Amino acid sequence: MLLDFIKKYWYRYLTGILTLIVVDLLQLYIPRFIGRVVDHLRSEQPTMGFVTVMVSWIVGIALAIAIMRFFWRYFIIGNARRFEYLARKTLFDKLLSLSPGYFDRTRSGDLMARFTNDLQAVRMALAQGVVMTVDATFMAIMTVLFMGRTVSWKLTWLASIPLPALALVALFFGRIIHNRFMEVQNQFSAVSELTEETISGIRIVKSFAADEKFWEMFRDRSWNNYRAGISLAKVSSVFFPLMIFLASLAHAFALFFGGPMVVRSEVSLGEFIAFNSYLGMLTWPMMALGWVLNVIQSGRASYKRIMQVMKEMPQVEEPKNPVKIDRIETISFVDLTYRYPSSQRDVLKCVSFSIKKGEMVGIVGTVGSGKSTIVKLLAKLYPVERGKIFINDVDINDIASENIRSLIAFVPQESFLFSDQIKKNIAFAQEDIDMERVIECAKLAAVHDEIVKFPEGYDTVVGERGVTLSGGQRQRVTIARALYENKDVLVFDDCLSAVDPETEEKIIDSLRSQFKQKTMIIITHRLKVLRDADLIIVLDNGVIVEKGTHEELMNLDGLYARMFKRQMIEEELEA
Ligand SMILES: Nc1ncnc2c1ncn2[C@@H]1O[C@H](COP(=O)(O)OP(=O)(O)OP(=O)(O)O)[C@@H](O)[C@H]1O
Repeated sequence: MLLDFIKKYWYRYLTGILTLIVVDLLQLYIPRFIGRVVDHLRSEQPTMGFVTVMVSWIVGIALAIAIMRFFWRYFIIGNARRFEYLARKTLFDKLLSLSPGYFDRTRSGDLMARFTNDLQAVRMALAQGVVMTVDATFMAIMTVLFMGRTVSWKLTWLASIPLPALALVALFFGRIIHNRFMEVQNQFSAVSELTEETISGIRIVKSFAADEKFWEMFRDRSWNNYRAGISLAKVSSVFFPLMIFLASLAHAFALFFGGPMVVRSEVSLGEFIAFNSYLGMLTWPMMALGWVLNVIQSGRASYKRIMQVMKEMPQVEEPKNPVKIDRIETISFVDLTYRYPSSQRDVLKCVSFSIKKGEMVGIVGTVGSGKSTIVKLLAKLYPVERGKIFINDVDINDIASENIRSLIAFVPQESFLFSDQIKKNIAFAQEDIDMERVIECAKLAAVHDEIVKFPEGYDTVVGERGVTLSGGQRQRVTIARALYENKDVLVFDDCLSAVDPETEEKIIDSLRSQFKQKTMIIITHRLKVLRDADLIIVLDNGVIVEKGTHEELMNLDGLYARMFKRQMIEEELEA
């Protein structure tokens, strides 16, 4: 990714670096002109004319430096920002392309860190890292050359004696400061992670009366953050005075050896003043050394972490020559045995059944028996071997995921709403909102009456995770969202659990009568809803133990019949 970027935008870096070098060179002329002014003022007949010319040069150079600084910043820092922008886009694109399996095993906090801290570290390496490297190397060489050639080589070497120590101290402390800085960052992340989780889970924290425990966790993490900050401050407060001391030592050496040279007229006073300015310029690259190495190292480590995500391949491979389907006429599962990539056991065993267009199929069973897995595999959210799932007799591996998902409306168990208006949540991912259709879908999902009671109606903005809506309202809004696009197959994965049984029945019945042509796959724990289903699949521990219509299964008097009777008794007791 970085190489491609540099190949494409190398000329910007080159322009920036060349401008930076010119700025550095120009900077070196200022002490020289000041020195010449001093020498001229000490000459027999100083004239204002000469001083004016020199001052004009100094002002001219300062102006040129100011203008050129803008350009190197624009080209180098701007380029690094451009890389950050492009890399962030590419990374986001990559995340969208990855299968859910990747997100099952990756913490979202970790992914967020790659979007924030890691990208920032790479940008720093590409901006400040590049600037400092060029600046420090070029400045150090050129300053030494200027000091030696324009003043005195002897004085240059003598005054430079403390400089290697300066570089060594900078390297040594640079590493410690970097490590402590990283620790501060980590501790800060721990505090913000806990704060964020506490805020989003505040209802659970309160209902479990866990305030005290969370308060203690927060106090400990905050304390660690404070301790890390203090330990960084301690090392910084030793580092900077030490650097200033060593830099002053170089000036003391210059004075000690240079003073007598001025007295002996080996070096003029003006040259000596210029020499001291150069020395000041030289200490900066030495100090920058430790810092720049760390910036580049962190940038490299972060770049590797970003590339780990970039190299990740979607688990579900897309067919090279996909078969295009426009409608879903039949769906068949043939002897499907399935194990999640991250799991050690089969969650589905020899599952076979077929669905025809317009049928309503219910999937029921014990908890964790594999009901959701069946529909997730149908939506191609996880890879499945060939010859197991067919749509219109075409293996789903030969159909593009996008094609399948454009025909199947899938309502998952967790109802997630975006922090946006209700109407936008329903007409999700659509540019133009068809309000009539939004209302029609909300009516079908039996949530319209409640939406219009909100002060802003369909314009109501739902809070983060839809906190202003009840669980049941959220579920019904997600159903309305699934209906909006008018797809061939509706899959409801236990998505009405927070709605009362009557409303669930009402919704299913009205959908059934409204969309006779639509195929419906309903996973539910409330068996009453499925009394009119064309087929009910009963799963237990990944195996289809029974299948048939409600009457057939009741006559069988097996697991389904037992579950149904129990629910009827429970309902009567509640009534
Ligand atoms: N992404 C996953 N990786 C590994 N194992 C998984 C994954 N998702 C589900 N499982 C496991 O697969 C089994 C079946 O899960 P599934 O969600 O299909 O069951 P379910 O019948 O829908 O359950 P419930 O009624 O509780 O919703 C469970 O044991 C579950 O732990």
